[in-house]
Amino acid sequence: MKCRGFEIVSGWEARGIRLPVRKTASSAGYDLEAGADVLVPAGKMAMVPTGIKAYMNSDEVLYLFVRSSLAARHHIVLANGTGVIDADYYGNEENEGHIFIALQNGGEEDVLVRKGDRIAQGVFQAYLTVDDDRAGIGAVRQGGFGSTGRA
Ligand SMILES: O=c1ccn([C@H]2C[C@H](O)[C@@H](COP(=O)(O)OP(=O)(O)OP(=O)(O)O)O2)c(=O)[nH]1
Ligand SMILES: [Mg+2]
Repeated sequence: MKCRGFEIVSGWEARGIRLPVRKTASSAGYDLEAGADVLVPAGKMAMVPTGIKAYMNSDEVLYLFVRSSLAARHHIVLANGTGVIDADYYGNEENEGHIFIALQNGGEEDVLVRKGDRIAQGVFQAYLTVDDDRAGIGAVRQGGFGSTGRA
């Protein structure tokens, strides 16, 4: 039975995208690579496509964290602090569940992220819900990045 994993987004198969892997036996994070070259200008933010989507059980979430080495060397952090990849983002109508990594360059020099650079790590976790939670009834995720509205 399939529980959780990574797949390549449609249309990205021929681009040499590598599926995320853990680098040692007890590393928590699956390292995610940049799917394309992206310039992150000094003091600015850029969205880096990964060409990857993640499926998981509906009571699980994939958290994205920056790799500390990137932060230490290049003053790069995630613009959203921690990325939250919802289980129902996978297969959404808008972009199929394509994971983007929002990088913020806090340094004074532009940073060129190259395709294949390991820029973030994803950690799967189970999450809890409150009593009488009714979110399962009705709403279907259409996309990401504000798809459920502003307020
Ligand atoms: O770093 C990130 C953060 C989010 N996402 C995708 C997956 C996630 O499931 C979706 C929504 O993210 P989030 O819930 O953090 O943003 P939101 O502003 O609440 O958007 P929405 O209303 O779509 O939930 O966007 C990414 O690809 N990368
Ligand atoms: Mg959300």
